[in-house]
Amino acid sequence: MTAAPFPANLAPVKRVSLWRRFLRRPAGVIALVVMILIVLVAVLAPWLAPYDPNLVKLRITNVGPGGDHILGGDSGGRDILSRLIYGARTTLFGAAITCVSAVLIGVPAGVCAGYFGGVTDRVLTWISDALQSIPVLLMLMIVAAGTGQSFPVLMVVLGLFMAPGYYRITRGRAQAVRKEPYIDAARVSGVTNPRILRTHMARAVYPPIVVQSALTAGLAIGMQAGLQFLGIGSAQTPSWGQMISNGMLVINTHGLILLWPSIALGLTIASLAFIGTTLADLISIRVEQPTRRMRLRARQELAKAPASAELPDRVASGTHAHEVADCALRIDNLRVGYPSPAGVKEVVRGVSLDAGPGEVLGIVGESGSGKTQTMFAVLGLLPIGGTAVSDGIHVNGKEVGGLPALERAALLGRSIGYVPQEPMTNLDPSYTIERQLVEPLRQVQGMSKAAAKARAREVLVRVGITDVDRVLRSYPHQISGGMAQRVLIAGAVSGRPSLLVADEPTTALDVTVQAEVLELLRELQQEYGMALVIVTHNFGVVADICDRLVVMKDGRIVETGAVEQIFRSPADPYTAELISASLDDADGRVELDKAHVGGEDGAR
Ligand SMILES: Nc1ncnc2c1ncn2[C@@H]1O[C@H](COP(=O)(O)OP(=O)(O)OP(=O)(O)O)[C@@H](O)[C@H]1O
Repeated sequence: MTAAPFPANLAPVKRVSLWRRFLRRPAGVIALVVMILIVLVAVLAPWLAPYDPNLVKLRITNVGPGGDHILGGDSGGRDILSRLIYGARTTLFGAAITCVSAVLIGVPAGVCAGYFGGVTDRVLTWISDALQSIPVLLMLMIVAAGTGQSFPVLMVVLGLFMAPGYYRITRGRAQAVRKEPYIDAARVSGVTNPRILRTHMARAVYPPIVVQSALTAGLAIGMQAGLQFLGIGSAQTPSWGQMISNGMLVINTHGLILLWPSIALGLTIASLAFIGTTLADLISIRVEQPTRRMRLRARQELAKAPASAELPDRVASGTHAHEVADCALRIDNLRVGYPSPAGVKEVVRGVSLDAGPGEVLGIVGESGSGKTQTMFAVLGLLPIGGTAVSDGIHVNGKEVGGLPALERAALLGRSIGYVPQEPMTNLDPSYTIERQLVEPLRQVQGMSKAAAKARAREVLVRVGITDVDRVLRSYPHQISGGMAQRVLIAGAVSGRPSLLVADEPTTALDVTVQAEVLELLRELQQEYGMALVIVTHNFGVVADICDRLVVMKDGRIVETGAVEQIFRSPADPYTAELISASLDDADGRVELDKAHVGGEDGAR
């Protein structure tokens, strides 16, 4: 098959940088501006402070704001504003020491534990848990007594106690990334462990570290203020905690002395918390979620009337073979788009098709041609942000495109059955097969437990499962991929739908099982008299079971017709290209089918 050309109307999705997304969050931006101001104040303290912070003038003792001393004087006769400004230095310096120490201790430990696992993980996790169980404040007071109240040493020790926070998140990330195929690929290609740790792992853990640092800095500042409040630290170094402690002594007579450092402390901690939570929010949502306004605009954009000859892209593609009343499924001029900051990305562009009762319609096209999106629009299962507009979607002659979401969802399992592409990922690993077949029958069909169980058994036998009791008791990981697909087919037909949609139902299966599953689908379709719409990129599948065919490219239909006719004389060069690309595969599969005599384990 030729490589998929990038559709003309599908502009590459712009990756909006974290910084730009951050700037769209007002709370985060305000917090950042406040934080930048505080940092500037700390850096420029010698130039900004009107007085030496330790200069004592007895005449300004407990004096209120005004005159030369904008915020007045404290109970020691020192200028409050100057001490507040220098206090910012102490505070931020302390927070920086704590964060750097915590990162240097927690991150390498977390990455090694997550990546190497085993004994390394057990020992490091034990140390991390032990650190968390020690009362930090008490420990810091002991360290203060032993080190002559050295402020930097205290902040490094505080960093040690903050390290488990970094350890936990980096360990979790490293454990997840270790399982990624690209890490195996790096190992196989001879990349050494230290290099994997420095490159792949470091990159994976960096975003949560940024978030954690903002939150840790806030915690460190609070803890630091607590220590200073208790009188730990040099009296000559102005600090907010110390100022709060002094203010507490005169709270009843000169409350303002307590107010200023409390505001500074509260503002700094709150700003860091807002920055941290905004970053956490942005990092956890990797794909930009479209806003309501973007979705509305997308809807309007998609609904713009087609019709102009100068805009051939806007004319509906595809044709109908039946009248609305005679269709199991009929789609008229369907458009699907995804809003993005760069505009609407239109992935289905005016598709019209239909399938009669008892007919097997194949939708074929290369990857990204819009086959799945077309059927997701019919099923009402478009991913978040996906917007569909059409001139009508009819199921059994009834318009369903405009139905409210709940009524639309109620069609699934009743009028419409759906067989997905990946059997294993569509079964919940936490529940037995019995539960996953019986529950929908009880909910959707309103069956009693006994009736639902009986129906589940019946359909499992029908889809070729011989050892029904074992399969019902099994969890998904205990059965093969082919059996899992049979189970999903059983679930899809158990409600006797009139339309069965199968999206690449054989792609994830072993080639020897593919033919059996296709045969089963054909049999079920005939037995239940269902219309079957089968989405595939494989002309071999089409040749095996389809009656009619729709060929899609770049979100549009390029050709529709009976399978034999299209195989004999494809009207579009793209179809001809797809057929010739599929022929080798089809030949290979036919040979395999002939050679394949037995079924898979437990299946017919
Ligand atoms: N959630 C989404 N947001 C934005 N674009 C999407 C989303 N889901 C799918 N698309 C885009 O829609 C286009 C059509 O995708 P679709 O899954 O329908 O292709 P397909 O023909 O079924 O291919 P495949 O056989 O690979 O699944 C692709 O360009 C895809 O990138």
